[in-house]
This record gives sequence, C-alpha cells and structure tokens, in this order.
Amino acid sequence: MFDWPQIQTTAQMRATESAAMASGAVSGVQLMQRAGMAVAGQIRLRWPKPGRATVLCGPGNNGGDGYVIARHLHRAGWAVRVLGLDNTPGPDADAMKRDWRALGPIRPLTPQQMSAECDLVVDALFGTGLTRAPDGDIARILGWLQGHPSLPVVAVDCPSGLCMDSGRPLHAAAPRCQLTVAFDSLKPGHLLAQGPRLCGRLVIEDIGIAPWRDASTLHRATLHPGLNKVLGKQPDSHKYGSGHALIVAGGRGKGGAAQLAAQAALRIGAGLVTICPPDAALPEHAGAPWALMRQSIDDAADLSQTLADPRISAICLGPGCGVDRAAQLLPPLLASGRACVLDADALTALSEHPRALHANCVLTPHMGEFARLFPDLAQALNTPAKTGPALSKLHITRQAAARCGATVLLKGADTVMAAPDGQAAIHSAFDTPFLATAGAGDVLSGLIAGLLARGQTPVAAAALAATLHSAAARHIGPGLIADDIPQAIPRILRDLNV
Ligand SMILES: NC(=O)C1=CN([C@@H]2O[C@H](COP(=O)(O)OP(=O)(O)OC[C@H]3O[C@@H](n4cnc5c(N)ncnc54)[C@H](O)[C@@H]3O)[C@@H](O)[C@H]2O)[C@@H](O)CC1
Ligand SMILES: Nc1ncnc2c1ncn2[C@@H]1O[C@H](COP(=O)(O)OP(=O)(O)O)[C@@H](O)[C@H]1O
Ligand SMILES: [K+]
Repeated sequence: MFDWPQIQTTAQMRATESAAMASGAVSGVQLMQRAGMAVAGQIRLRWPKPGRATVLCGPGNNGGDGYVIARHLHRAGWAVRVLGLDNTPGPDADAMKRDWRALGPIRPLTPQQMSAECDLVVDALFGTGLTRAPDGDIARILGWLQGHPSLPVVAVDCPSGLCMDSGRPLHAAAPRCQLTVAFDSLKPGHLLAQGPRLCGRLVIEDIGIAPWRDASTLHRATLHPGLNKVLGKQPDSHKYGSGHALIVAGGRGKGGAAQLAAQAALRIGAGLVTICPPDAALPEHAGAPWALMRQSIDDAADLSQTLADPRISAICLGPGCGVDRAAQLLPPLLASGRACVLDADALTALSEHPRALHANCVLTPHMGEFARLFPDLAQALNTPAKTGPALSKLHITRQAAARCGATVLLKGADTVMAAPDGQAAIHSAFDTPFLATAGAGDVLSGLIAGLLARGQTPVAAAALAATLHSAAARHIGPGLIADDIPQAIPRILRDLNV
C-alpha cells in the first residue's frame, strides 16, 4: 500500500530468515553478526565516547546478538560486562558466545551482578522467541532495571518481556528503553499498545534478508514523500473527477460535528461536498464555508432520491446525526452500495440494529463503540496477556472486518485499519495525545469520506486519513481544537509537495 513500510509478524520474520538461509545466500551466523554489528553501530553513533556497558544475554539467538554486540563494543574501547546463562544455545548463538569468551568472562545472569556503575545496559534477553512471561532471575533483573530508570537501556529487537506481535508486555517489568534496534522490518508490537512507549526511539536495521520477505498484507501508515502522487491532482482535472461527498448532519443544535467532517472532506480535495441536515436545521448551516453546498435530507426517501445521482461518490453518516436518524438512513445508504463512512451515532444504530454491510463501508469506532459492535473481540483483548503471540488490536480489527464484511478503523493512539480481505495498516501516533479532544473523530471521518469520494479504496482512504489527521495535529500541537485540523491540512499537503 503506497510503498508504506511492511510490517512482519514474528512468524513471518522467522519464515523470512529461514528462506534467506535456505537459499544459501546467507548463514545464521552471518545474520547474527550483521544484527549484532548493527546494534553496536547504533550505540556507537549515539554514545560516541566509549563508556561502561552491561550486556544481558538471554538463552537464545537474541542472546547470541548480545555476544556479538559485546565483542564490537569491547573492540571500540568500551568496558563491557557480559551477563549470560550457563547453557548451550543454538549453534549460531553458541559460536558467538565462544567468540566473546575469548575476550572476556560471562558472569551469571542474576540481579546480584547488576550494578548502577555503568553507562548503558544492552537488553539481549528475549526477542521474537518470547512465548511466556520471564521468571526467576531474569524477571528479577527486569525488576532491577525498573528500579533504575535513569540507566539507559538499548533493546535488541525489542524490550524483553514485550510481545512483538501485540505490543503487550507479558511481564509487568518489561524495560522502558531509550533505543530499540530491530531487524529487517517493523513488527506489530513496535507500534501497538505499550510497544512505542517501551521501545523508545526505534531503528530498523537492514540485515540483507528483504528479498526473502513474505509478501506482507500489513503496512505502517506513515507520511512519506511518495504520497504527493496519491494526493495530487492532474492539471486538467475537473471537480467531478475528484468526486462528490455527502455529509449527513443532525437536527437543530447538532450540526457542528457534520460541519467538521464536511470541512475536512473539502480540505482533502473532494471535488464537491454537500452537507445534509434535516430541513428544520438547514438555516444553521447558512454561513461559511461558502464552498460547502447544502441540501436538506429529512428521511430515508429523501436520501434514496439524493443517491439516485451517480456523481455522489461517498457519504459520511454518524457525526452528530442522532441515533434514530442514523438508524432511519442506514437502509437506503447501505442499499445504494455507495462508499460510505459510518461513525459515531451510525455505529450505535448498527449495534442496536445490526445490518448487512458491504466492502465499500468504513466503520470508524473508538474502543467503546467497537466494544458495543464486537463485544466478544473487545473482551478478548481485555483479558491479560500471558503467552505470546498475544492477541492484539490488529487481530481483533482484522477479525471484525472479516466478520462484518467492511473496513474497520479502530481509533486510539495506535490506530488500526483492516479490510475484509486481510489488508491492514497500523498508524501509531503516541506523540499527539492532544488529539483526544471533542470533534477530532468527526474530522477523521470527513477526511476518509473525502478520500473515498476521490476514489481511494476503503482501507487506503482510512489509512491515509489517519496519517494526515495526526500529521495535522502534530503541526498544530498542544492547544489543538478539532476545528484547527481541517485548516492545517493544506500545510501538510504543501509539505508533501502535493
Ligand atoms: N534466526 C536468525 O537467524 C536471527 C535471529 N536474530 C535474533 O534472534 C532472536 C530470536 O531468537 P530465538 O528464536 O532464539 O528467541 P529468543 O532469543 O527471543 O528467545 C530464546 C528462547 O527462549 C525461550 N523462551 C521464550 N520465552 C521464555 C521465557 N519467558 N523464559 C525462558 N525462556 C523463554 C524460547 O524457547 C526461545 O526460543 C531475534 O529476536 C533476533 O534478536 C538475529 O540474530 C538475526 C538473525
Ligand atoms: N491519546 C491519543 N493519542 C493520539 N491520538 C488519539 C488519542 N486519543 C484519541 N486519538 C485520536 O483522536 C481521534 C478521536 O476520535 P473520537 O474518539 O471519535 O473523538 P470524538 O468523537 O470526540 O470526535 C481519533 O482519530 C483517535 O485516533
Ligand atoms: K531484547
């Protein structure tokens, strides 16, 4: 999708590594050498003056990476203390362990060996192989790290204890790291739930296995220069070439939410946007923006008649609409098969009166609305994670989309969108908490409606909208009110050279 970075699950990552090794192009030891060297390189880049490092090496290949890192830091003049297990790991990690032993001792992996007299801790305890909560001495070491929050921790692949498929810690003391260096591709857990907070700064290092990647149906939705082609218009374009979005508004005194959505649809470049309140509320929409057209829709028959115009290419139903009105308008809207965004009151109406959806619908619930629509899935996510891979927001969004036959965008600081065919994207925006403000969701719905009107597929429209929405929020900063977001869209488009 739009050349966005691929995200691989841990199972896909293992398959990619196996395929690379099976091809004969690279061995396991070489991959481990590349991984360890990449982490050591990132450390030296950020801590150019050699200091004192404690490298914590776990039982498997993540630990193997740790021994490689220890060797490179030692060579670069660091004073390195290695803590490891008295075990025989797999052959690759074992070879790396032996290489380290030629340079220095391996101390017991116990909390008693931990010392605050160090400048950096390298966490090479567990990576993609984590299947259950760390216990015993390793758990106590994690607890020790938690008690020393000012000690910088660099995570190899991920903070140990974090489930890389879900972003959910399997252990309460998964370390909060300053830097995480992961290999080849992002994993869902880097972007979801607690992942972004625990990973700190995230760097993905190429270890030369991209050609063997499993074709991923999961992407990270993020701003990148190539989006100018997606969002740009041709010199000879005509307004109807960019579609006509219809935004259904609610009754008297309830029109603000639909106004926010309508302004967002205009700003993102829908050719025409019409706001449709009931006749009695029409006077409330008489003012600016003058680019916005107005037309009353009182009931289902009015909507059917309006939708007879084939140029209407997307509809937004829900923001400020009122549950009864949404319930009344849903049947003709869904019967039209037209691309639509169903948000807010339309989602409540759907949870009260379930209806068959179709592949051109985008549902935009926050977690509360999602729980009303898919109570079993929401409850499953609320169950504490004990084993990996743990159930994630990605899993439940994909399941919801497959079940209802529509694209589902599940909002939050981590926003996940999934289509019924499994195509999915994650947009992580943990740096814009000020988006949690009234009306921000209405703007998001309007952006999706505008992009649908312009012909984007439902999942692409949802992912692009989430990306532009948080980019606009980031540009505005704290103090943001929802009204600011549509106004900031031109600036974001200009920065993208659209
Ligand atoms: N496979 C490869 O070729 C490469 C792997 N790399 C590294 O290898 C890591 C994956 O290695 P592994 O698959 O060995 O897994 P880990 O090193 O993450 O875990 C080691 C083993 O510990 C066991 N385990 C899981 N949870 C446990 C718990 N709570 N307590 C005790 N033991 C537990 C599991 O059997 C697992 O295999 C990656 O994260 C990455 O750091 C990199 O070196 C790149 C190349
Ligand atoms: N903590 C947060 N960090 C970043 N974005 C957030 C956060 N909380 C909510 N958002 C985003 O803000 C918007 C809020 O939408 P919603 O919950 O529907 O609010 P409203 O109904 O008031 O418009 C969504 O796009 C959501 O992804
Ligand atoms: K780790």
